[in-house]
Amino acid sequence: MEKHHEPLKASSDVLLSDTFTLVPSEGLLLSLQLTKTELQVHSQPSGHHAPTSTRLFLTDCIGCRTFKGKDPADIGGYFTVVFYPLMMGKGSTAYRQRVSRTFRAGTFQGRDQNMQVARTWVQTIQQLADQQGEPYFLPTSPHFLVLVNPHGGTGKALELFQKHVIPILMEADVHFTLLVTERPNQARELVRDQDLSRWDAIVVMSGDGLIFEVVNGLMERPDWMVAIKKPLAILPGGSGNALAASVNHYSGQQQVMGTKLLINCSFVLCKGQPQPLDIVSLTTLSEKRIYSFLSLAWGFISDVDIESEKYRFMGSIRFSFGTLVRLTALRTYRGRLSYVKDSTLSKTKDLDTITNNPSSDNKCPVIQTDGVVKEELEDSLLVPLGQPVPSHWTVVQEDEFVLVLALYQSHLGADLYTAPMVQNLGEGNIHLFYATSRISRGSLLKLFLSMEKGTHMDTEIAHLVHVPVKAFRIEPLQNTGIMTVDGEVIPCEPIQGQIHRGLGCCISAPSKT
Ligand SMILES: Nc1ncnc2c1ncn2[C@@H]1O[C@H](COP(=O)(O)OP(=O)(O)OP(=O)(O)O)[C@@H](O)[C@H]1O
Repeated sequence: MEKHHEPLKASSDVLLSDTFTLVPSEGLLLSLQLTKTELQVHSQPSGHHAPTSTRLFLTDCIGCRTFKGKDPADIGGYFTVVFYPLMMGKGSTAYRQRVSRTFRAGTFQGRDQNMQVARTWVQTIQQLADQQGEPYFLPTSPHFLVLVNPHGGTGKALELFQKHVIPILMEADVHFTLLVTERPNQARELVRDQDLSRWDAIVVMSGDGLIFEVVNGLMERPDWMVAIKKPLAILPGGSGNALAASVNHYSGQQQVMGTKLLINCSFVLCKGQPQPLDIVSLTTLSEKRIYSFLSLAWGFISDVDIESEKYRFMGSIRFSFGTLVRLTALRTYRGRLSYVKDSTLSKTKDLDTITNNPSSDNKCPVIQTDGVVKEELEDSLLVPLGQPVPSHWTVVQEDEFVLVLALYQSHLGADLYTAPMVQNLGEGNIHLFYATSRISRGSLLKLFLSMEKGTHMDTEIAHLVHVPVKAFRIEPLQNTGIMTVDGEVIPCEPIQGQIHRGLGCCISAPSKT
């Protein structure tokens, strides 16, 4: 929203123009002008007040509606328009804040005519607001399945959903079915077993753990190839909220936390579009298949994530606190790390064909125990974990690692801007970070302090390596340490993974690249 004193737009740009009164007000007269991109509100001079002009951009508009006055004698036609523009808050950070304006049309003597004026404005604004950006793939009044983990974060997810999200969904004319999870794996079983065609998108309000359940539940379905394309959406309701922070970032919004992040993400849910989401297919030595949308961590980062669970009451600060605690007693882990980089070709197929074309031939038939043939996602860059990695892979020999992190989105937490090079959900890269025991405590502290703003990538940190890869393998040489996938603990054993570019789908702002 901008206030200015510029001259009115050229009349050829103006689609609708009329005079209204502002509600509630003492009959303040306004001249409204609607162009393809904005609603201009011009107040007329009154008393000592000079005329002002306000511009409300339709890209920020999530809904509008008409209504009649409560008094039957009131001949006015009313309409309300709701915007969520990015506005400066304290500390010079911009975040989305609600701006609602109600106008009364009263030029005609009859209520029907004034209501007709209000309806014309609402229909035109709605149409123009919907048209902003790319064509939208969801219906006009979509129906979402909303999964809320009441124990997520500090245990306030349901309360926050009711207080902040429901009003936005109602203003945007979004319908939803709410399911409050009662136990772990309930969401996973639901999306695995239910008919998903009833919902246009699956919205998860929790941390990253619940969306991990949903991704894996979708991939367990016999029709996973179709199911994994169901648009997902994330609302921050946990303590980590890495995917929510990444979506917020890709949508051109500044890094914020708490309710501000929730409102930003609720806006993206209503105005964003389904975008391709990278999925990394992981296989463990025990042949367990895990699908990951965010990260695999071993060593320092997963230690902090899991060991700081006991400080959960602190909210997201628990990670910073846990980092300081772990720095005082640094651990190292013996293991071997192998990877294949961007430019390397697979033995059998051109790498770009595999990773850049999600619909390419990346599925293979697997006969299940019941004899049914089910096609599984094929990891064409990987050989079985029992065999050595292909000769063209790079191997970091059995070193003492302090941390290994494979990250595919920009954020590892709401204030951990760990991979600033990532610009959207579906770039097709695994960003592999590792540090060996040669890294000093001072360097590690510097790394975590500068990660909030993403400046750790600006200067070289000795013994911290970053390499974008398409596939990797981690072989712990002792069964020690914590390993996490998307923040969830898995047994610490040899594991390998390959990225599948844009296999999934998540609501975000359209990609910039
Ligand atoms: N009603 C429930 N009761 C207990 N656990 C649940 C319930 N619903 C979901 N879970 C489980 O809680 C775990 C943690 O959820 P999630 O990661 O979404 O929240 P969080 O831990 O607060 O967030 P973050 O991962 O960002 O710290 C998940 O593994 C999920 O399976």
